[in-house]
Amino acid sequence: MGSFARLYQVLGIQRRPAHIPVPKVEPISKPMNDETPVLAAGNGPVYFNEVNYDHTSYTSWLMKHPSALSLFDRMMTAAEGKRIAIFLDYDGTLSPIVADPDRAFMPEKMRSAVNDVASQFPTAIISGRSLDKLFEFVRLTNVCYAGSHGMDIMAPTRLKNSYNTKFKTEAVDIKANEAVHFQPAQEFLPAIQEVLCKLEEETKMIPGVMIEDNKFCISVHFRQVQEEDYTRLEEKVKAILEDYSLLQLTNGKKVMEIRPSIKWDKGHALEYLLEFLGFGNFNDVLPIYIGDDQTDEDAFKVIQSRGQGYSILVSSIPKYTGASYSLHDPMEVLSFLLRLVRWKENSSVTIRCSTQKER
Ligand SMILES: O=P(O)(O)OC[C@H]1O[C@H](O[C@H]2O[C@H](CO)[C@@H](O)[C@H](O)[C@H]2O)[C@H](O)[C@@H](O)[C@@H]1O
Repeated sequence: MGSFARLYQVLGIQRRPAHIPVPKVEPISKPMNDETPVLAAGNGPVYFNEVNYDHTSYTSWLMKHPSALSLFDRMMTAAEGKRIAIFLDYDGTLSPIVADPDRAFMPEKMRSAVNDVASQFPTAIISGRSLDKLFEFVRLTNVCYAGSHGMDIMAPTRLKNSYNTKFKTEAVDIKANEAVHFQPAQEFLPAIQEVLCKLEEETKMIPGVMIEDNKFCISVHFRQVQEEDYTRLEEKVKAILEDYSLLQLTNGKKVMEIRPSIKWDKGHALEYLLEFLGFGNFNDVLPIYIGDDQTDEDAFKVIQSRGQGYSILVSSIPKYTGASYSLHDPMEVLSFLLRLVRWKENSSVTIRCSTQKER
Protein backbone atom coordinates (compact mmCIF):
# COMPACT_ATOMS: atom_id res chain seq x y z
CA MET A 1 0.00 0.00 0.00
CA GLY A 2 1.42 3.42 -0.97
CA SER A 3 2.01 6.06 1.67
CA PHE A 4 -0.90 8.21 0.46
CA ALA A 5 -3.24 5.23 0.51
CA ARG A 6 -2.10 4.44 4.07
CA LEU A 7 -2.63 8.06 5.04
CA TYR A 8 -6.12 8.03 3.54
CA GLN A 9 -6.90 4.89 5.52
CA VAL A 10 -5.69 6.39 8.79
CA LEU A 11 -7.72 9.54 8.14
CA GLY A 12 -10.77 7.50 7.18
CA ILE A 13 -10.88 8.97 3.68
CA GLN A 14 -12.89 6.85 1.31
CA ARG A 15 -11.27 5.82 -1.96
CA ARG A 16 -12.88 3.88 -4.72
CA PRO A 17 -11.13 0.55 -5.29
CA ALA A 18 -9.62 0.61 -8.78
CA HIS A 19 -11.67 -2.38 -9.97
CA ILE A 20 -15.06 -0.78 -9.21
CA PRO A 21 -16.08 1.59 -12.02
CA VAL A 22 -17.80 4.86 -11.22
CA PRO A 23 -21.46 4.39 -12.19
CA LYS A 24 -22.38 6.34 -15.30
CA VAL A 25 -24.65 9.17 -14.21
CA GLU A 26 -26.66 11.18 -16.70
CA PRO A 27 -26.75 14.93 -16.30
CA ILE A 28 -29.94 16.58 -14.97
CA SER A 29 -30.37 19.13 -17.71
CA LYS A 30 -26.88 20.51 -18.09
CA PRO A 31 -23.81 18.47 -17.17
CA MET A 32 -23.96 18.21 -13.37
CA ASN A 33 -21.56 15.40 -12.71
CA ASP A 34 -17.78 15.44 -12.51
CA GLU A 35 -17.50 15.59 -16.25
CA THR A 36 -17.08 18.59 -18.49
CA PRO A 37 -17.17 18.31 -22.26
CA VAL A 38 -14.16 17.84 -24.44
CA LEU A 39 -14.35 18.13 -28.18
CA ALA A 40 -14.26 14.84 -29.99
CA ALA A 41 -13.05 15.56 -33.52
CA GLY A 42 -16.01 16.38 -35.71
CA ASN A 43 -18.63 15.04 -33.31
CA GLY A 44 -19.36 18.04 -31.10
CA PRO A 45 -19.20 17.86 -27.34
CA VAL A 46 -18.94 14.48 -25.69
CA TYR A 47 -19.10 13.94 -21.95
CA PHE A 48 -16.26 11.94 -20.60
CA ASN A 49 -16.09 10.23 -17.27
CA GLU A 50 -13.77 7.69 -15.73
CA VAL A 51 -15.71 4.94 -17.47
CA ASN A 52 -15.90 6.12 -21.05
CA TYR A 53 -12.84 8.25 -21.74
CA ASP A 54 -9.84 6.58 -23.25
CA HIS A 55 -6.17 7.16 -22.67
CA THR A 56 -5.56 8.33 -26.22
CA SER A 57 -7.86 11.31 -25.72
CA TYR A 58 -6.19 12.09 -22.39
CA THR A 59 -2.78 11.93 -24.03
CA SER A 60 -3.79 14.29 -26.83
CA TRP A 61 -5.42 16.63 -24.26
CA LEU A 62 -2.11 16.62 -22.38
CA MET A 63 -0.42 18.05 -25.46
CA LYS A 64 -2.59 21.17 -25.07
CA HIS A 65 -2.40 21.28 -21.27
CA PRO A 66 0.99 19.77 -20.48
CA SER A 67 1.88 18.40 -17.08
CA ALA A 68 3.26 21.08 -14.76
CA LEU A 69 5.50 18.36 -13.33
CA SER A 70 7.01 17.41 -16.68
CA LEU A 71 7.57 21.07 -17.57
CA PHE A 72 8.56 22.14 -14.06
CA ASP A 73 12.17 23.06 -14.85
CA ARG A 74 11.18 25.08 -17.91
CA MET A 75 8.42 26.89 -15.99
CA MET A 76 10.74 27.76 -13.15
CA THR A 77 13.53 28.97 -15.41
CA ALA A 78 11.02 31.45 -16.82
CA ALA A 79 9.98 32.38 -13.26
CA GLU A 80 13.52 33.25 -12.17
CA GLY A 81 13.63 36.71 -10.54
CA LYS A 82 9.82 37.08 -10.52
CA ARG A 83 7.62 37.58 -7.43
CA ILE A 84 5.75 34.30 -7.17
CA ALA A 85 2.42 34.02 -5.30
CA ILE A 86 0.61 30.72 -4.87
CA PHE A 87 -3.18 30.24 -5.07
CA LEU A 88 -4.73 26.88 -4.28
CA ASP A 89 -8.23 25.52 -4.51
CA TYR A 90 -9.23 23.07 -1.73
CA ASP A 91 -11.57 20.22 -2.77
CA GLY A 92 -10.11 18.05 -5.51
CA THR A 93 -6.81 19.95 -5.31
CA LEU A 94 -5.50 19.75 -1.74
CA SER A 95 -7.89 16.99 -0.72
CA PRO A 96 -9.23 14.13 -2.81
CA ILE A 97 -12.89 14.13 -3.86
CA VAL A 98 -14.75 11.84 -1.46
CA ALA A 99 -18.40 10.86 -1.05
CA ASP A 100 -18.96 12.71 2.22
CA PRO A 101 -18.08 16.44 2.01
CA ASP A 102 -17.56 16.54 5.79
CA ARG A 103 -14.73 14.02 5.48
CA ALA A 104 -12.70 15.73 2.76
CA PHE A 105 -9.67 15.93 5.01
CA MET A 106 -6.35 17.22 3.87
CA PRO A 107 -3.62 14.59 4.23
CA GLU A 108 -0.94 15.58 6.77
CA LYS A 109 1.76 15.45 4.06
CA MET A 110 -0.21 17.98 2.04
CA ARG A 111 -0.67 20.28 5.05
CA SER A 112 3.05 20.18 5.67
CA ALA A 113 3.81 20.91 1.99
CA VAL A 114 1.40 23.88 1.93
CA ASN A 115 2.99 25.14 5.14
CA ASP A 116 6.45 24.92 3.55
CA VAL A 117 5.23 26.64 0.38
CA ALA A 118 3.67 29.42 2.47
CA SER A 119 6.94 29.97 4.30
CA GLN A 120 8.61 30.66 0.93
CA PHE A 121 5.87 32.39 -1.09
CA PRO A 122 2.72 34.40 -0.30
CA THR A 123 0.03 31.72 -0.40
CA ALA A 124 -3.78 31.76 -0.46
CA ILE A 125 -6.44 29.06 -0.50
CA ILE A 126 -9.59 29.93 -2.46
CA SER A 127 -12.57 27.61 -2.04
CA GLY A 128 -16.31 27.22 -2.36
CA ARG A 129 -16.40 26.09 1.28
CA SER A 130 -17.34 28.43 4.09
CA LEU A 131 -14.35 30.21 5.55
CA ASP A 132 -14.79 28.46 8.91
CA LYS A 133 -14.92 25.01 7.35
CA LEU A 134 -11.95 25.78 5.14
CA PHE A 135 -9.89 26.90 8.12
CA GLU A 136 -11.01 23.84 10.10
CA PHE A 137 -9.69 21.61 7.31
CA VAL A 138 -6.43 23.47 6.61
CA ARG A 139 -5.45 24.83 10.05
CA LEU A 140 -2.48 26.89 8.85
CA THR A 141 -2.00 30.45 10.04
CA ASN A 142 0.53 31.54 7.43
CA VAL A 143 -1.86 31.54 4.46
CA CYS A 144 -4.71 33.80 3.31
CA TYR A 145 -8.15 32.19 3.01
CA ALA A 146 -11.01 32.95 0.66
CA GLY A 147 -14.18 30.97 1.39
CA SER A 148 -17.60 30.99 -0.36
CA HIS A 149 -15.94 31.12 -3.80
CA GLY A 150 -13.99 34.23 -2.82
CA MET A 151 -16.89 36.06 -1.14
CA ASP A 152 -15.40 35.69 2.35
CA ILE A 153 -11.73 36.59 2.53
CA MET A 154 -9.59 36.41 5.65
CA ALA A 155 -5.95 37.37 5.44
CA PRO A 156 -3.42 37.81 8.24
CA THR A 157 -2.63 41.52 8.49
CA ARG A 158 1.07 40.78 8.68
CA LEU A 159 0.89 39.59 5.04
CA LYS A 160 -0.68 42.83 3.94
CA ASN A 161 1.19 45.40 1.91
CA SER A 162 -1.71 47.31 0.44
CA TYR A 163 -5.42 46.61 0.14
CA ASN A 164 -8.76 47.96 -0.87
CA THR A 165 -10.66 49.34 2.13
CA LYS A 166 -14.15 48.89 0.67
CA PHE A 167 -16.20 46.27 2.59
CA LYS A 168 -13.27 45.71 4.94
CA THR A 169 -13.61 45.17 8.69
CA GLU A 170 -10.71 44.38 10.99
CA ALA A 171 -11.01 40.96 12.55
CA VAL A 172 -8.98 38.55 14.61
CA ASP A 173 -8.20 35.03 13.49
CA ILE A 174 -8.39 32.05 15.82
CA LYS A 175 -4.79 32.49 16.93
CA ALA A 176 -5.63 36.07 17.90
CA ASN A 177 -3.50 37.45 15.10
CA GLU A 178 -4.89 40.50 13.37
CA ALA A 179 -6.66 39.65 10.15
CA VAL A 180 -8.58 41.45 7.45
CA HIS A 181 -12.04 40.30 6.44
CA PHE A 182 -13.54 41.14 3.07
CA GLN A 183 -17.17 40.17 2.46
CA PRO A 184 -18.66 41.72 -0.69
CA ALA A 185 -21.94 39.76 -0.47
CA GLN A 186 -23.03 40.56 3.08
CA GLU A 187 -26.41 41.96 1.99
CA PHE A 188 -27.36 38.53 0.57
CA LEU A 189 -27.04 36.70 3.90
CA PRO A 190 -30.74 36.94 4.92
CA ALA A 191 -31.87 35.55 1.55
CA ILE A 192 -29.26 32.78 1.68
CA GLN A 193 -30.42 31.81 5.18
CA GLU A 194 -34.07 31.69 4.07
CA VAL A 195 -33.24 29.53 1.06
CA LEU A 196 -31.15 27.24 3.26
CA CYS A 197 -34.11 26.59 5.58
CA LYS A 198 -36.45 25.97 2.64
CA LEU A 199 -34.00 23.62 0.96
CA GLU A 200 -33.49 21.60 4.14
CA GLU A 201 -37.24 21.29 4.62
CA GLU A 202 -38.19 20.54 1.04
CA THR A 203 -35.46 18.12 0.07
CA LYS A 204 -35.35 16.02 3.23
CA MET A 205 -37.60 13.37 1.72
CA ILE A 206 -35.10 12.71 -1.10
CA PRO A 207 -32.61 10.13 0.15
CA GLY A 208 -28.95 11.05 -0.13
CA VAL A 209 -29.34 14.82 -0.56
CA MET A 210 -26.91 16.81 1.50
CA ILE A 211 -27.29 20.55 1.97
CA GLU A 212 -24.10 22.33 2.94
CA ASP A 213 -24.15 25.83 4.42
CA ASN A 214 -21.17 27.65 2.93
CA LYS A 215 -22.24 30.99 4.46
CA PHE A 216 -22.50 33.11 1.29
CA CYS A 217 -23.31 30.08 -0.88
CA ILE A 218 -25.24 26.85 -0.45
CA SER A 219 -24.19 23.50 -1.87
CA VAL A 220 -26.87 20.96 -2.71
CA HIS A 221 -24.93 17.72 -2.99
CA PHE A 222 -26.39 14.87 -5.03
CA ARG A 223 -23.39 12.50 -5.16
CA GLN A 224 -25.30 10.06 -2.96
CA VAL A 225 -28.74 10.58 -4.52
CA GLN A 226 -30.34 7.87 -6.66
CA GLU A 227 -30.35 8.78 -10.34
CA GLU A 228 -34.15 8.52 -10.55
CA ASP A 229 -34.46 11.32 -7.97
CA TYR A 230 -32.27 13.82 -9.86
CA THR A 231 -35.10 15.53 -11.75
CA ARG A 232 -37.27 15.81 -8.62
CA LEU A 233 -34.37 17.40 -6.75
CA GLU A 234 -33.53 19.84 -9.50
CA GLU A 235 -37.19 20.89 -9.79
CA LYS A 236 -37.43 21.52 -6.05
CA VAL A 237 -34.28 23.63 -6.01
CA LYS A 238 -35.39 25.67 -9.01
CA ALA A 239 -38.89 26.18 -7.58
CA ILE A 240 -37.44 27.60 -4.36
CA LEU A 241 -35.14 29.91 -6.30
CA GLU A 242 -38.04 31.35 -8.32
CA ASP A 243 -38.71 33.73 -5.41
CA TYR A 244 -35.07 34.82 -5.21
CA SER A 245 -34.05 36.52 -8.42
CA LEU A 246 -30.85 37.84 -6.84
CA LEU A 247 -29.51 34.36 -6.29
CA GLN A 248 -28.15 32.15 -9.06
CA LEU A 249 -27.65 28.44 -9.56
CA THR A 250 -24.34 27.04 -10.82
CA ASN A 251 -22.94 23.52 -11.13
CA GLY A 252 -19.92 21.81 -9.67
CA LYS A 253 -18.87 18.21 -9.17
CA LYS A 254 -22.14 16.44 -8.39
CA VAL A 255 -23.31 19.55 -6.61
CA MET A 256 -25.70 22.43 -7.37
CA GLU A 257 -24.47 25.67 -5.92
CA ILE A 258 -26.65 28.62 -4.98
CA ARG A 259 -24.85 31.94 -4.78
CA PRO A 260 -25.48 35.67 -4.96
CA SER A 261 -25.74 37.09 -8.47
CA ILE A 262 -22.86 39.48 -8.04
CA LYS A 263 -19.81 39.89 -10.19
CA TRP A 264 -17.47 38.40 -7.67
CA ASP A 265 -15.84 35.03 -8.18
CA LYS A 266 -12.54 33.25 -7.61
CA GLY A 267 -10.95 35.44 -10.30
CA HIS A 268 -11.91 38.60 -8.41
CA ALA A 269 -10.63 37.03 -5.19
CA LEU A 270 -7.32 36.31 -6.89
CA GLU A 271 -7.04 39.95 -8.00
CA TYR A 272 -8.07 41.18 -4.56
CA LEU A 273 -5.45 39.03 -2.86
CA LEU A 274 -2.70 40.09 -5.25
CA GLU A 275 -3.59 43.68 -4.40
CA PHE A 276 -3.71 42.86 -0.67
CA LEU A 277 -0.26 41.31 -0.85
CA GLY A 278 1.04 44.48 -2.43
CA PHE A 279 1.59 42.79 -5.79
CA GLY A 280 -1.09 44.71 -7.71
CA ASN A 281 1.13 47.24 -9.42
CA PHE A 282 4.16 45.18 -10.34
CA ASN A 283 4.68 43.66 -13.74
CA ASP A 284 7.11 41.03 -12.49
CA VAL A 285 4.49 39.16 -10.45
CA LEU A 286 3.88 35.54 -11.28
CA PRO A 287 0.74 34.04 -9.74
CA ILE A 288 0.47 30.26 -9.84
CA TYR A 289 -3.14 29.07 -9.50
CA ILE A 290 -4.00 25.39 -9.08
CA GLY A 291 -7.64 24.21 -9.14
CA ASP A 292 -9.84 21.38 -10.37
CA ASP A 293 -13.35 22.73 -10.81
CA GLN A 294 -15.52 24.94 -13.00
CA THR A 295 -15.30 27.86 -10.54
CA ASP A 296 -11.50 27.84 -10.85
CA GLU A 297 -11.85 28.75 -14.53
CA ASP A 298 -12.60 32.36 -13.47
CA ALA A 299 -9.17 32.53 -11.85
CA PHE A 300 -7.54 30.89 -14.89
CA LYS A 301 -9.09 33.65 -17.02
CA VAL A 302 -7.56 36.35 -14.81
CA ILE A 303 -4.13 34.78 -15.15
CA GLN A 304 -4.58 34.56 -18.89
CA SER A 305 -5.69 38.20 -19.18
CA ARG A 306 -2.75 39.40 -17.03
CA GLY A 307 -0.47 37.62 -19.48
CA GLN A 308 1.61 36.51 -16.53
CA GLY A 309 1.42 33.49 -14.30
CA TYR A 310 0.70 29.80 -14.51
CA SER A 311 -2.80 28.33 -14.47
CA ILE A 312 -2.89 24.64 -13.63
CA LEU A 313 -5.98 22.40 -13.87
CA VAL A 314 -6.11 19.27 -11.71
CA SER A 315 -7.84 16.63 -13.77
CA SER A 316 -7.51 12.96 -14.57
CA ILE A 317 -9.85 13.29 -17.55
CA PRO A 318 -9.77 15.56 -20.62
CA LYS A 319 -11.83 18.74 -20.04
CA TYR A 320 -12.47 22.13 -21.56
CA THR A 321 -10.31 24.52 -19.61
CA GLY A 322 -8.61 27.89 -19.84
CA ALA A 323 -5.68 26.52 -17.85
CA SER A 324 -2.36 26.25 -19.61
CA TYR A 325 -0.99 23.34 -17.59
CA SER A 326 -2.36 20.31 -15.80
CA LEU A 327 -1.74 17.97 -12.91
CA HIS A 328 -3.42 14.59 -12.75
CA ASP A 329 -4.64 14.53 -9.13
CA PRO A 330 -3.94 15.84 -5.60
CA MET A 331 -0.93 13.51 -5.35
CA GLU A 332 0.64 15.34 -8.28
CA VAL A 333 -0.29 18.64 -6.64
CA LEU A 334 1.68 17.48 -3.61
CA SER A 335 4.72 16.62 -5.78
CA PHE A 336 4.48 19.99 -7.52
CA LEU A 337 4.36 21.89 -4.20
CA LEU A 338 7.32 19.93 -2.83
CA ARG A 339 9.33 20.68 -5.98
CA LEU A 340 8.46 24.33 -5.69
CA VAL A 341 9.83 24.45 -2.14
CA ARG A 342 13.00 22.62 -3.18
CA TRP A 343 13.44 24.94 -6.18
CA LYS A 344 13.12 28.01 -3.96
CA GLU A 345 15.57 26.62 -1.39
CA ASN A 346 18.11 25.78 -4.10
CA SER A 347 17.76 29.15 -5.80
CA SER A 348 18.24 30.93 -2.45
CA VAL A 349 21.44 28.91 -1.87
CA THR A 350 22.67 29.78 -5.39
CA ILE A 351 22.00 33.49 -4.81
CA ARG A 352 23.74 33.36 -1.40
CA CYS A 353 26.80 31.58 -2.86
CA SER A 354 27.16 33.94 -5.82
CA THR A 355 26.83 37.00 -3.52
CA GLN A 356 29.55 35.57 -1.26
CA LYS A 357 31.84 34.97 -4.25
CA GLU A 358 31.33 38.53 -5.47
CA ARG A 359 32.48 39.96 -2.10
O1 LIG B 1 -13.76 25.41 -4.46
P1 LIG B 1 -13.54 24.05 -3.88
O2 LIG B 1 -12.63 24.04 -2.70
O3 LIG B 1 -13.14 23.04 -4.92
O4 LIG B 1 -14.98 23.62 -3.34
C1 LIG B 1 -16.01 23.26 -4.25
C2 LIG B 1 -17.03 22.39 -3.55
O5 LIG B 1 -16.28 21.33 -2.97
C3 LIG B 1 -16.95 20.44 -2.08
O6 LIG B 1 -17.72 19.53 -2.85
C4 LIG B 1 -16.96 18.68 -3.68
O7 LIG B 1 -16.08 17.87 -2.84
C5 LIG B 1 -16.78 16.98 -1.94
C6 LIG B 1 -15.73 16.30 -1.07
O8 LIG B 1 -14.77 15.66 -1.81
C7 LIG B 1 -17.59 15.99 -2.78
O9 LIG B 1 -18.29 15.10 -1.92
C8 LIG B 1 -18.60 16.77 -3.64
O10 LIG B 1 -19.31 15.89 -4.48
C9 LIG B 1 -17.86 17.79 -4.51
O11 LIG B 1 -18.79 18.61 -5.20
C10 LIG B 1 -17.77 21.16 -1.07
O12 LIG B 1 -18.50 20.23 -0.30
C11 LIG B 1 -18.67 22.20 -1.71
O13 LIG B 1 -19.37 22.92 -0.72
C12 LIG B 1 -17.75 23.17 -2.46
O14 LIG B 1 -18.51 24.22 -3.02
